[in-house]
Amino acid sequence: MLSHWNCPPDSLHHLPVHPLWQSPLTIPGGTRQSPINIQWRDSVYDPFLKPLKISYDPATCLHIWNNGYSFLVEFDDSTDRSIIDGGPLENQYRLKQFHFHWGAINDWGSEHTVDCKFYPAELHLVHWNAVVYPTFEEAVMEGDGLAVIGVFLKLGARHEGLQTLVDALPAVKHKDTVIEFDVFDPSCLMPSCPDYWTYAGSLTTPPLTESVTWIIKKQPIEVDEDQLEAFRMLLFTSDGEEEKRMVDNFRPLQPLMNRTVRSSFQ
Ligand SMILES: NS(=O)(=O)c1ccc(NC(=S)OCCc2ccsc2)cc1
Ligand SMILES: [Zn+2]
Repeated sequence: MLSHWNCPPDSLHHLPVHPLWQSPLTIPGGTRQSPINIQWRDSVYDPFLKPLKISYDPATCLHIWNNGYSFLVEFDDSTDRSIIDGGPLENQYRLKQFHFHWGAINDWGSEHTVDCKFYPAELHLVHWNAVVYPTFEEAVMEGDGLAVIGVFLKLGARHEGLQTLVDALPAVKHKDTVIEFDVFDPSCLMPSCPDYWTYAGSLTTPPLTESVTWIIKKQPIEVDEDQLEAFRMLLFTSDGEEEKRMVDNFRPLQPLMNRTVRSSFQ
């Protein structure tokens, strides 16, 4: 009997379950929850999928915020200056924020898995459909409201573009701290290979709404051990509270149910 949705138990390394997920935080009647395991051989090549177009204006970057789940880099989404288009999307979507999920050790940390393999961390760039919906809050509630690009992080060479972000993390060590961060181009965090998988899913933290078109890049980016350790020195807790290290902030795998994962590559 396979557990955790088609990944054999030994591949799950007896994963920790962060308190955030200890209660079975499932959506009653959920049919398109995230994250999922991407079984490469079961993904279906779709020749009609377009290349993903990314156009970010570094000046739309606003600040870095520790929200007690992760650290978010937030952007000015009042105009179409930072957008994505093409790929599986019918409209262009505006960049609102990006954040990461990571583990206490390098054996796990990503939310999605590929053939049941975890990466040490995963980047999510969150965009919303401002063509159809007036606000992000409304888009969060709609099936085509959001588009999130997922990029896996693997242990390797130091990532120079990420380092400017890592250098700012000590200033947002505690929950609800924020610092100004006024120029950053998230395009530097994209892998060079254009290949991606895409499927219909959900947010992986509350409100868990089934409003996300996931675009998961096939090629990971490389970061070094010091950069991963910098993520792990952040805290879930506010200044003055008993310190809890911000690690293992990933949701358990969810059932694929009646979904197909499409690939942009053969
Ligand atoms: N990990 S994830 O990419 O699926 C992801 C992305 C965004 C969010 N939630 C956001 S940005 O919420 C902003 C606050 C809000 C507003 C209306 S409902 C929540 C949760 C999870
Ligand atoms: Zn996320």
